[in-house]
Amino acid sequence: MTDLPDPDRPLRIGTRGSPLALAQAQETKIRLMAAHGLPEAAFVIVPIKTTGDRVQDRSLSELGGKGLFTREIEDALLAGEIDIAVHSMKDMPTLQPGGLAITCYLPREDVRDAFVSLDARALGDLPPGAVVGTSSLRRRAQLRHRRPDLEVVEFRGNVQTRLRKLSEGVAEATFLAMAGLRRLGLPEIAKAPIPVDEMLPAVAQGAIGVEQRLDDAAVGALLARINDADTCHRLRAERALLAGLDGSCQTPIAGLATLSEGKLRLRAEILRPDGSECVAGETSGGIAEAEDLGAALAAELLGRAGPGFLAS
Ligand SMILES: NCc1[nH]cc(CCC(=O)O)c1CC(=O)O
Repeated sequence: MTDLPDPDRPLRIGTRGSPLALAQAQETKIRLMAAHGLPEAAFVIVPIKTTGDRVQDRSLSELGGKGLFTREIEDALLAGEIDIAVHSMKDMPTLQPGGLAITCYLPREDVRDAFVSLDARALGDLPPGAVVGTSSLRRRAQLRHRRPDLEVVEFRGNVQTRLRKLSEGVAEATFLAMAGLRRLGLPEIAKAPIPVDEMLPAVAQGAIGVEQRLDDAAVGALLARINDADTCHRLRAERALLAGLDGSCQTPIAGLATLSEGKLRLRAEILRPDGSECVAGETSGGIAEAEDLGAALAAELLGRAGPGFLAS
């Protein structure tokens, strides 16, 4: 285990304890094993309960948005109780606590949202007035914008809980990230992946990031070998967009960067929470300008939306 920062003990990988989070930690472990020729025993996965996991009876936006699924894990990282932390980048605030940084991204999964229903095959199949469940401000606003006739109800919980709610008739359809379904080995639960032109995904959807202590050079070297550069460039643009707009998770924001032949294309939209208005735009440029693209598109959208748009 000579590649390990401390050859005398396994590398501790912190993660949430949900089935998806554990699958993501497992994927990180397998990539590190392959890149460094290390055995399974060189790693130990440490599940950590976060506020977002503990509190199930209130909406996420009510609880305070971003950071809910990461704070306790970052505390453990700062305290030296774990060596790295694996996160769904969609749930990460744009700024990390002092001393910590995300230095590694795994190759991005499917970025699309999935339409999930027991009967309907696609969003267009839902009759007027149908009830759909989601806890995401973005999906709620996008739905209200495109299908103002639908009724949206609050829907939380893991994949199994949501499927049970569908079978109990709480709602006729719900939405989940394709990435999560694929990583859980359950892609068939999606009736149809929704094209990104119909429902632009959340910033960083489908991306896994690995966080470390900035002063831990040995861990930095270990992670560098599995970093996916394309995902990193796309996330730089998307996270700069989010930072420019308001990373608080209290506002309906969608954004997606794609990368082709060295050129980034960044699309984004902001919506009024009631879906009455949507301001969308896009920009493109080289990977060296990733952060500038995000910041510029954020400023353009805010300018076109006018003061108070996101707050209303
Ligand atoms: N906000 C919860 C969350 N954070 C990341 C994912 C899915 C996996 C991903 O986007 O990487 C999900 C669930 C969902 O939106 O269905």
